[in-house]
Amino acid sequence: MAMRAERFDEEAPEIFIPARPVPPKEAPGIGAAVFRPQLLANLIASYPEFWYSARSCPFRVGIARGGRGMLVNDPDAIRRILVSDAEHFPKDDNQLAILKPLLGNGLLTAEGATWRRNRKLAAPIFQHSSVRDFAPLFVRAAERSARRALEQQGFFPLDREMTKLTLEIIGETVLSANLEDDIDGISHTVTSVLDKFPAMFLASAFLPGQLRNRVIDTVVRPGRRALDVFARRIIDEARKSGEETTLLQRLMVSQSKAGHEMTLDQVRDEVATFLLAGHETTATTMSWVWYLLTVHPEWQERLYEEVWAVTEGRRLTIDDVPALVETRAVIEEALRLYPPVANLMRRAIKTTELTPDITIERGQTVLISPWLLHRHRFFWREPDRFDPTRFLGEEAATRPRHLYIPFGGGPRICIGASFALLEAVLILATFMQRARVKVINADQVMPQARIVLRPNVALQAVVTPRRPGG
Ligand code: HEM
Repeated sequence: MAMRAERFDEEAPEIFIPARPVPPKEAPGIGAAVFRPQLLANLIASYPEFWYSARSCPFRVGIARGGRGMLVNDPDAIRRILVSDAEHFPKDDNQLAILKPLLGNGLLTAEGATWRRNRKLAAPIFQHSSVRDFAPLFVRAAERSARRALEQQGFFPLDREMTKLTLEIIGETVLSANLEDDIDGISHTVTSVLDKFPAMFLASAFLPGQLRNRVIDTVVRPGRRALDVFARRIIDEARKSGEETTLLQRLMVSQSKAGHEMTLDQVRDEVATFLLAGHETTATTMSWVWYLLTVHPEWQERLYEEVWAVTEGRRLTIDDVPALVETRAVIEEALRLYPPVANLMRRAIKTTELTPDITIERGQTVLISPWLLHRHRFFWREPDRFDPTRFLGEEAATRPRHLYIPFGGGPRICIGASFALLEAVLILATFMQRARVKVINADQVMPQARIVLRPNVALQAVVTPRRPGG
């Protein structure tokens, strides 16, 4: 298959390099952001070549609020920012200004005492031992999804099927809701909000605080209203059921037991947060997995053999997961090459020397980009190549912890990381047991960063059944 991305590796043209934008030689200046706003439509495409080998680099972030930023691209410095000195690096106002109008004070965007209380309440449901209990539900949902995919005649939008699947799962496990009838509405809302990201980014970089908030609010309002409707319906369903099994029910009940009964608005914010953060990222991860397994079909065969050797065709269970090492490695490699959260932003509230070479001044915006870090020229061998074996054995064991951060790190690390990894492993293994997957428009795919790093086109795929043993 002729791939657009192949051109990028001029020294070894026989090696296939999965899609990535060709980086510009220089960072686009402020003028470029104003006069060529299309650059903002895909932030990662504006990152200059030398950022892929830099450990840090100052840059301008618009003109509002000082406009001074620092890219930090070094695992030790990142550990300080996210983990040991996290209290000096809260989330960046500009990023919050984009997310808050949609998610309010949910776990992703809350700060201070509200965040601490809600994180503590939600943590038990997402710890590794609790997430194991969801495995049978993940498997059954994945089996239904594989069945739907196999029933399709010809090609069909596989990314839409992944959205449906991950929404079904988040509905059943976390929100006590059957979201089957809302898939199109939620999907449309998410896409329309993500498409407005360039406008929101421009406003956040160039407008003073109040005006910025007003503009972003206007841009996001239709999405927020749509999300409100879904959230209120979900809350009504959870209240009616009267059980205490899902996150939403536990949040409502434990809050009221602790004497802090949540207002409807607070519950709505948590529902909106888990609805969005809990499905879009995993659905996107699976889309990248299908893209990578299309351009590397040899890995599909390896995974089939692994799953078959472990299960011999029977239904997957949680006890199979430790043996699915290559399946997990493929997911980890997809999250390295295409981290759905490609940029993390923080703000320094104190001048801090992170390493002898990297000092962040008070007031500076800090950009940590998993996209850049995961492709760093000095820290990874053949950084742009798809090679899941880098997540196996010695190579994985000796890697600095904060060189690979698809889920962030420190106190604000993704609460759903174990959930998402288990979900993705069981979805992939279930599909591999039954089917071959081929994305037929893989040669048109490019990563596009709009809050979430998605393929720029809908993935059209053909899914064909496997016969037992082949
Ligand atoms: C592959 C899938 C996923 C990826 C790559 C991902 C990535 C991330 C990242 C990078 C952060 C940290 C953001 C920051 O520090 O600024 C985060 C936070 C968060 N994620 Fe995920 N996530 C995924 C799946 C999930 C799932 C399945 C859920 C829920 C079921 C979830 C819920 C959240 C929440 C609530 C936060 C905020 C946590 C806090 O600040 O305390 N995520 N996620």
